[in-house]
Amino acid sequence: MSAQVEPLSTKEIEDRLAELPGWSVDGDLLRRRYAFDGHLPAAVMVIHIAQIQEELGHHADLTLSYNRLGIAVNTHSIGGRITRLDFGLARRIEEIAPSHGAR
Ligand SMILES: C[C@H](O)[C@H](O)[C@H]1CNC2=NC(N)=NC(=O)C2=N1
Repeated sequence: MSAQVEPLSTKEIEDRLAELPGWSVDGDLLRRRYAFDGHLPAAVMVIHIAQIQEELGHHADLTLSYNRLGIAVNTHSIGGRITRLDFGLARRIEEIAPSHGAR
């Protein structure tokens, strides 16, 4: 069992958001929406994110539309608060986004 992760403070969240343009906090969710040139690149990015999520053991809610992808994540194990695990996943998603033509 890993140690329980702590919710981030408002200040900690603001500092981390400043380094992640395009991401925002909506209640207790860390969110971003991406747009693509078509459906297939968006669907391929879903699979790539799924691989990262399995590697990290941390999973966002992914909403695939035609050429849009919505991402919403928090940490279920502490009752749905934003933690470093959520920002860790967000940073990994940002790293791969350009290679999928996400904007
Ligand atoms: C055992 C496994 O790592 C846990 O159930 C993970 C899986 N993915 C998860 N994803 C998210 N978003 N929050 C969690 O608390 C969480 N817990």
